[in-house]
Amino acid sequence: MTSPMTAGTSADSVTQSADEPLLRVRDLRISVGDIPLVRGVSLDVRAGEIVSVVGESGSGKSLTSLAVLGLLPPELATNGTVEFRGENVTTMNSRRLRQFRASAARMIFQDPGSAMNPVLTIGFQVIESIRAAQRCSRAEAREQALAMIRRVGIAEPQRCLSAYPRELSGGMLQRVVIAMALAVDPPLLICDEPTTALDVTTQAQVLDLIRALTSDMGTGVILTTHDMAIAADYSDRIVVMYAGQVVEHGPTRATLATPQHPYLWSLLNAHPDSGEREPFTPLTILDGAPPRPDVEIPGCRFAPRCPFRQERCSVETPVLRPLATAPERSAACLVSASQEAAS
Ligand SMILES: Nc1ncnc2c1ncn2[C@@H]1O[C@H](COP(=O)(O)OP(=O)(O)OP(=O)(O)O)[C@@H](O)[C@H]1O
Repeated sequence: MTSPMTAGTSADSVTQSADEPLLRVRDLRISVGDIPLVRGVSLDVRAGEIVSVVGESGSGKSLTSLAVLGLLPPELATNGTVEFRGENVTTMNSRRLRQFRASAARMIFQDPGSAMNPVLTIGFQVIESIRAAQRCSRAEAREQALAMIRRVGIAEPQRCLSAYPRELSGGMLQRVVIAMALAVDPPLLICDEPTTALDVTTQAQVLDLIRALTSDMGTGVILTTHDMAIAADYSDRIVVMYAGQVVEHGPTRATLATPQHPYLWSLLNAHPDSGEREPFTPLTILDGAPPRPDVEIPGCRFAPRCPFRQERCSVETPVLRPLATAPERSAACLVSASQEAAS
């Protein structure tokens, strides 16, 4: 049900039906030489929803995000499709990619400082970012910048525009980065660990802000995090990655209430007091470590760490399958699939 593209049509202007995904990633594979780093990721993002992508460090979250924006470093090879409103991002030419990143798909990184040029004022950078996406005068772009800076809760927007990045705290700077990303009303926002560099109170404020603004604007959001509490509190759907693969995905609440994949189960059960713990505890709790990308493991890649593994888990490779009882959810586990079939 891909929306057809007509020659020369900007993908940004292609109309879609409401339930059609804005972003459709299918069987995305990323490798360096013959080492697979991302092993066949598929995910959808619809307008107005927040999709969290969770997994331990090295699971492939950032590479997946970068591939969506056509920002992978040249040494990495990509296979599979990344479609934004029906247009394949992996085959866009560099001019179209620049336009796509300026107006349609914006990204917020972990460290807000790295997103800003230290020697240029915030005003200059926000205004230029708006003008890269839209035809408008500097005065119009400045008005838009002021309105957006005000909208992200900065009390003195004029003063903020005249300031240099170093004059702002990390939390304020992340608000500026959010303003810069959302000023052009992009359909898609990718937030890669957007609050990891911030203190806990500021984390919650920034995440609340992202949720409120994107919900108002109908933006589709990918939120990568290694923090289950953030995924639980802020996403509509969750995609769980392990060692370069999606092992489970579905609506967040139902998926976390009855996890099917032992990896997700282990993450959730490693914090039996999770209701009372401090929010935003990183995932550093499973015994052992994920396999290195260059290590091939027969069968299921999680089997060596799995508390429920059976003999066949080291022989057969599980594939991501919809649950019989909840087809909007999927998991890649031989044991849970056979338990579901038997019940
Ligand atoms: N340019 C590269 N060349 C070789 N390997 C790479 C390159 N970039 C990433 N990798 C490897 O690919 C794997 C996935 O990396 P990625 O950064 O996507 O993980 P991640 O889940 O985002 O981790 P983190 O939470 O630490 O950011 C890791 O093993 C990483 O070392």
